[in-house]
Amino acid sequence: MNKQDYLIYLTDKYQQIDTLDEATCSFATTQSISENVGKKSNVVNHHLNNLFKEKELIKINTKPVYFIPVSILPKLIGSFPEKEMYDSFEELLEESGESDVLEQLIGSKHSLKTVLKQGKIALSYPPKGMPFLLTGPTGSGKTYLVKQFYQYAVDTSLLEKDAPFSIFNCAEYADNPELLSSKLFGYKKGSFTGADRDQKGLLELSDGGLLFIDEVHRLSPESQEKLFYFIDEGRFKPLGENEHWKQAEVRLMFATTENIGDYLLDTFTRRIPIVAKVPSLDERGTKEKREFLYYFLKQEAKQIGKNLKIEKNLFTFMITYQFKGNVGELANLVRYICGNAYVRQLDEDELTISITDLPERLKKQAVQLVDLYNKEVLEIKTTGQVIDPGYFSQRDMLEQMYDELRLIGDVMLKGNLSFSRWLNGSFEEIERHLDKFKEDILIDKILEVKLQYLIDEVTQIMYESHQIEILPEIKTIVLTYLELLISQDQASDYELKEPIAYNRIYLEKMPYINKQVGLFVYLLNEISDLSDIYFTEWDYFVLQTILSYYNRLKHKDQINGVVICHGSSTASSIAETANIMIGQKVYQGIDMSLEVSFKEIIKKLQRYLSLHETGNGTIILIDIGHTQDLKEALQDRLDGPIAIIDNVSTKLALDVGFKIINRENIEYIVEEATRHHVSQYALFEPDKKRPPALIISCQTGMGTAKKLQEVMNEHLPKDLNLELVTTDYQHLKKMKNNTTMFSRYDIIGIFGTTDPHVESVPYIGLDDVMSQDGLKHLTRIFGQYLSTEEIQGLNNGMMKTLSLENLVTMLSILNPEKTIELISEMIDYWELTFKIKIPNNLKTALYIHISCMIERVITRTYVEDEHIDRELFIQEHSFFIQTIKKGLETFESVYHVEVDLGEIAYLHQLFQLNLIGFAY
Ligand SMILES: Nc1ncnc2c1ncn2[C@@H]1O[C@H](COP(=O)(O)OP(=O)(O)OP(=O)(O)O)[C@@H](O)[C@H]1O
Repeated sequence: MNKQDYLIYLTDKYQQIDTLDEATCSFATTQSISENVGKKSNVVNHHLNNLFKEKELIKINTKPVYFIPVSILPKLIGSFPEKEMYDSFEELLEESGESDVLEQLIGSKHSLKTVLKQGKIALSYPPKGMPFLLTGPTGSGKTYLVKQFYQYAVDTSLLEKDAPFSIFNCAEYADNPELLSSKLFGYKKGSFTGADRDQKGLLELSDGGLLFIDEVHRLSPESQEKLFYFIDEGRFKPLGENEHWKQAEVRLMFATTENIGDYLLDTFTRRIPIVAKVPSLDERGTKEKREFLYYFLKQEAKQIGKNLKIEKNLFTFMITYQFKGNVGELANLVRYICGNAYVRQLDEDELTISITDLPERLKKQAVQLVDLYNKEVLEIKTTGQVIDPGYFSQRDMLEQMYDELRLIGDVMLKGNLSFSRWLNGSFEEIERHLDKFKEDILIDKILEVKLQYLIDEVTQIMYESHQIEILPEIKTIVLTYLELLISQDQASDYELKEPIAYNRIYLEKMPYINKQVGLFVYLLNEISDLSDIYFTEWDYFVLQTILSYYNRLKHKDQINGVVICHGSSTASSIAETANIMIGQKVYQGIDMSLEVSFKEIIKKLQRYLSLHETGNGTIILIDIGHTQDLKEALQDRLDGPIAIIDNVSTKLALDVGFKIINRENIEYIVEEATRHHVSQYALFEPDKKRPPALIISCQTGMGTAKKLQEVMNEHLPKDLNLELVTTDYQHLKKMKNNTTMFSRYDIIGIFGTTDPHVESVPYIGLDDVMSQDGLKHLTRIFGQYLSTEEIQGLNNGMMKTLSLENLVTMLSILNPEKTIELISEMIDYWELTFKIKIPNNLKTALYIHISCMIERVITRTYVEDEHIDRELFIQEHSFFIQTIKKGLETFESVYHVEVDLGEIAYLHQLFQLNLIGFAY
């Protein structure tokens, strides 16, 4: 490697990250580079220092030193550096004044992403912003966020540099509404006893700035009314003032820990178009909790002026502990333990913080979780450097796994290993490492649940829209792998050359697997709110190996053989002997030891068979009886015929086994076998009945369909044997009953926002359910499944949950009432001008569609409809465009936006599809 190669190497690594700190940049030290490229550290050091002298690199002068290519800095911090060397990453970031304070917040790209986006919209909304309400539990950081929003507004010149910023906490005056009102609006001399001069209120004092009203649910109705008058008109009257109005231009932010509907006047909340939720600390996940811990510990180290060492046990405890008081409580706890450690070790140069420093009530809980063998400590330096030895163990684990996979892969690439042996070997390595990971590493429960849900959703879509079935076994192992990927916090910088070669082989041998994995990754990132999960070639390789392995297992084109015997190893030894003598795996042995119930055996058998293609048939060799039990357990689970032969012996297993690999017909095999043995057989076809299902499909998209599925699920009796399956509307409309759903399920009806017209399948519209005749319509579909009372319950439940307001809330970041009002005005206008009566189904579709559109327009994410010919559309539908635009006028002026032509074309489609003979 020459000097330039090192520069390329580093630049490449920095391309893959988006934050600058010790943990993320651990690849950029001499030591790490030397280990990764396999060159001696003095050689690496020599080249790096030359690059530094030539001003190609800058240094972060901590121990160890970190190197950063100058050319990458504009991408990372928005500008070129002013110096060649910095004492810490913090110093570099401070100097760069990184463009946006909000982006530097912990969780800005994850848990706070939506809140920040909403806050920015609220602040920058012309001409003077929109009122903004934050909800969230105590200590979650609402006040802290508002302070950052203020800073953001100043930094981006939305507010003047010295614009006033005030915080007003209503709870402090909750017992004295008069006083509260006077603080907020001011008072006039003589307006009450003791008012001996005019006094300005906070509104006036905040003119040109930002006023944050905390615990707003404690505001009296009178003050709420005065405030909303101020929001509407920009003016107010101080207490005791009857004549003159005062004016002020103030951006308002509110916060509450309560459910707003319970406390605030409707008229007041309607004036707050944007409501955002700040997540609790638990909802923010382990990764962010860890970042908070680092952050607060660094602050303490700096303040105390001593390096900190913190026991790993204590650190782990704090990550797993549920802080009811959220970030605030976590911050206090860190301060507390550091304070304790400080007092204990006044004379020491550095502080060691241990479980003894916890408050009593936590100490007891913590010691129960302590791993006595873990003596690791984490170090936090006053410079801000963090040394967390265990932190990269997940990454090490991944890299060890890659090492093993590379060893097997090398043999295969040299031509010394067949494809299938390579595949099996690789799979076993992956499985072994993931098992180890599960044992060793603390699993983040919340993340696990989220991921599980996500994988279920993705695999369901894969099944429903693409007929790809992902086995439960695959889901479990993929879940663990994703946990490992996400918890390592940073993409591995492991060499990618080999997996590229391996993936090419997959593409050649099993192209459909490559496609499936591509789709899986795509959907995962589409649906996930975990921010993008970055997949390297290694990850693709691992996922393809997992899928291919199970796929081959499942599609072995032969009859399945199973041996079941009493005794702790009789069955497995017969199976093994037969397999060896036959020369391939024909049988799976299932031992029936005395301690295990037959139920367990059945479960084992079912699990085994679920992994295999059973369409070709299954032969079960058993020692005695159980024919009826087996029949019952398997009958509705398997796809092909099932034969059960009793009196199993090795000889019988061999006779049958050879016939199996000869691909002989199952009936013939069992007849022949019993003729030559003292065995009897039972042969039966499965009577697999298709389960009944209701399709949910919406023209407005899969998102709405999923929501409707949730709502309906909630109100159906829990023991009802009916699946609710969602599918893409366009696909259904085109393919009708040729979709796999119709072969897998007995479809009893379709529920949605628009009828896809599938012959002989009843359709029920969302608007039907919402109409007066809802009960009648539901009976049409559910009549033979539910009792009259149950249908009534379903109808009432859905009406309640699916009020238009809720529907719109599901779809909109804005105040639902306001949105509904706006849309209703638009619809009235269009009905009048087009001289039509818009039917209910189109109305519902319009409400849903337009609230989505408002969101798109406000957040400036336009639909790009390439299918329309803009010129032609303008020519042919000028009246339509004009009328729609006119209807949208109020909306456009309230929000200072312009709805573009793509959206109008979209609306046009909606009108045309739903109104027969619509002429415009
Ligand atoms: N993102 C953050 N980064 C650093 N410190 C934070 C962050 N969020 C919150 N804090 C700290 O946590 C503590 C509690 O935050 P804050 O007072 O903003 O919470 P809150 O939601 O307003 O609580 P409450 O509802 O009880 O008023 C404060 O000390 C704050 O500095």
